[in-house]
Amino acid sequence: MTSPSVGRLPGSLRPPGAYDPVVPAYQSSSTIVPPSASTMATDSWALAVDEQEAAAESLSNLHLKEEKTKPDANGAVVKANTIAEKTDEEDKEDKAAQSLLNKLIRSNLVDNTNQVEVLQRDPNSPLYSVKSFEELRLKPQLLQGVYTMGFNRPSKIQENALPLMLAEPPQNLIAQSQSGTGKTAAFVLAMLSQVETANRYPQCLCLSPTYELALQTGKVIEQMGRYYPDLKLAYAVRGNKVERGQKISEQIVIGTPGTVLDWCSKLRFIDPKKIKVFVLDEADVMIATQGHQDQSIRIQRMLPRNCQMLLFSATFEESVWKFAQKVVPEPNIIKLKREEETLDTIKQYYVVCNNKEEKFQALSNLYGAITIAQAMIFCHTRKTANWLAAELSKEGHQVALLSGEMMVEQRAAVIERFREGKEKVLVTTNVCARGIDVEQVSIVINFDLPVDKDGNPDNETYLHRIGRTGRFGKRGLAVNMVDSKHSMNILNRIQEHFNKKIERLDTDDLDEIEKIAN
Ligand SMILES: Nc1ncnc2c1ncn2[C@@H]1O[C@H](COP(=O)(O)OP(=O)(O)OP(=O)(O)O)[C@@H](O)[C@H]1O
Repeated sequence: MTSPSVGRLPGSLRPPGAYDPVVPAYQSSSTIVPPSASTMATDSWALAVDEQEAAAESLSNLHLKEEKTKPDANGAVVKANTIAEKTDEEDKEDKAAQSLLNKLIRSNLVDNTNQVEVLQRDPNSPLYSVKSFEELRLKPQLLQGVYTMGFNRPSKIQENALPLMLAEPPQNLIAQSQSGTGKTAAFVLAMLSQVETANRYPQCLCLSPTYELALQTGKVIEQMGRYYPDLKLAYAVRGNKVERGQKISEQIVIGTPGTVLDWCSKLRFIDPKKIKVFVLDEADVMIATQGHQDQSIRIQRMLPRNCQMLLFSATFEESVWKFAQKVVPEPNIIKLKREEETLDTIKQYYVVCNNKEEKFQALSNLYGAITIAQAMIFCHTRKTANWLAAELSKEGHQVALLSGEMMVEQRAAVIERFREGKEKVLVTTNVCARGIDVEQVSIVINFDLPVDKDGNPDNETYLHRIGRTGRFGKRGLAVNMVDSKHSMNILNRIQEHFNKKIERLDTDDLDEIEKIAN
C-alpha cells in the first residue's frame, strides 16, 4: 500500500489560508470570524437578513424607500436604502453560501426514490448501469479509496453516470440532481480514473464557483485519491501565487473560472492542450456570478477536442441548460428529479395573537402542555429572533440561534450541535435557514409567516420548512402564529395554495393543546 500524498500540497499551491487536513473546514477557513468579532454582517446571507429586516420594518411603517444610515462592514457610516432591492450579485452569492452550508452539514447521501432519466447521445448503444463499484473495474488504489470513504455501492445517479463517464472512449455528460445525491464523488472518481501520476503536469481541471466550494471538492479528491502515490492537487484561486514563467506540476487543478483562465492563458501555468478531463461543477451557482459563464466558455475553448467534458448542476432552469450546451459538446444527459415534499403527514395549526409577547406566551403554553423533543422556530427578522432566543433562554430552554451575522461555517457548527441534540430549540430567520433540513424536528413554529420581499406568501418556503418527504410517513406538527389582519390574510392564501386546512388552536386551553400531540 502506498502512503497518502495528496494531503500535502506544495507550499505555493496551497489554498490561501490552507489548513492542516485533520482540522474540519469550518474551523479553518480563512474567512472565519469569532462570534464576538463578527458584529457586522459581512457575508451575503447576513446582508440578505439585514435587507429582509429592513424591508419588514419599512413595510410595517409604510415608509417605503426611506433613506437610512447604517455602518458598513468596516464601521463607516454609509447611506443605505432600507428596502434596497436585493442585487443580483447578492442573490447569487447566496446560492454559493447555501450550497456550502449544505455541504458542511451533510453527512450522508440524500435518499431519492425517483427514476433517473438518461438521454444517451448514441441511442443505439446499450444503456449500462452498475450496482457495484467492482463492476466498474477501477484501478485498485481508487477502489480502495472509495471503500475507505465508506461507500458500499453507487448512489442512484452514480449507477448511471459512472459507466458513461468511465466508458472507452470517455463520454461527455451533463448531469442534474439535487445537492447531496453523489455528484461530486462521481466526477472525482472520473478524474482519478484518468489521471496518470507519473506525468507531472495538469491533466484534470475542475471549475468551482467559489474558493470555499473549491476547497470542499479538493477535500473529496484528497480523500478518494489518498492511495495514489505522488498525486498532487493545485488550487487555482485568487491569492494563490505561482512564480511567473513556472509551469504547474500538479496533476489535478481545481479553481474558480477567473484564476483558471489566467493560469491557462495570460500566465501559461497550465497547458490546456494536455487536459483530459474538464469538470464544471455547480453550473447553476456558476452562471449566477457575473463573468463566470464567459470565462468558463473561454477555458473550454482552449481544451483539446478529445477532452472529456462533464457538467453538474443541482437545478436545471433554462439558463443553466443553455450554458451547459455551450460548454459540453455532444453530451449524454442524466437527470434525477427531486423527491417531492408534501404536507400530507403534517398537522397544521394557527394561533391568533396580538403582538410578539402574546406569541411568546402561546409558545410557552405549548411547551407547558406537550412534550416537544426538538423544535425549529422561524422569525422574520434577526431582531425578533434574538429577542425570542433570549426570552426562551430565560425560561430555561437550551436554545441555538442561527443569526445573520454568522459566517456560513459558524452556521454549520450551530446546526451540527442542534442535530446532535445539544440544544432542543433552534431559533432562526428565514434567510439563515433557507434550504436546511433537520429531520428529527418534531414541531415547526412559524413565529412569523414566510413572506417574500413584496410581502406576499412564500409558499415554497412554507412547504420546505414544514413539509416532509411523504414516503417516510413521518408525522409532523406545524404551528403558525398570526398577529394581524395582514398575517391572517397570508395564512389564508397559504391554505388556499396548498388546499389543506390549517386548524385554529386556542393555546389558552391546555386540553386542546394536549389533543394535537396525539
Ligand atoms: N456511493 C456512495 N455511498 C455512500 N455515500 C456516498 C456515496 N456517494 C457520495 N456519498 C456521500 O454522500 C454525500 C453527498 O455526496 P456528494 O457531495 O458527492 O453529493 P453532491 O450531489 O455532489 O452534492 P453537492 O451538489 O451539494 O455537492 C457526501 O457525504 C458523500 O461522501
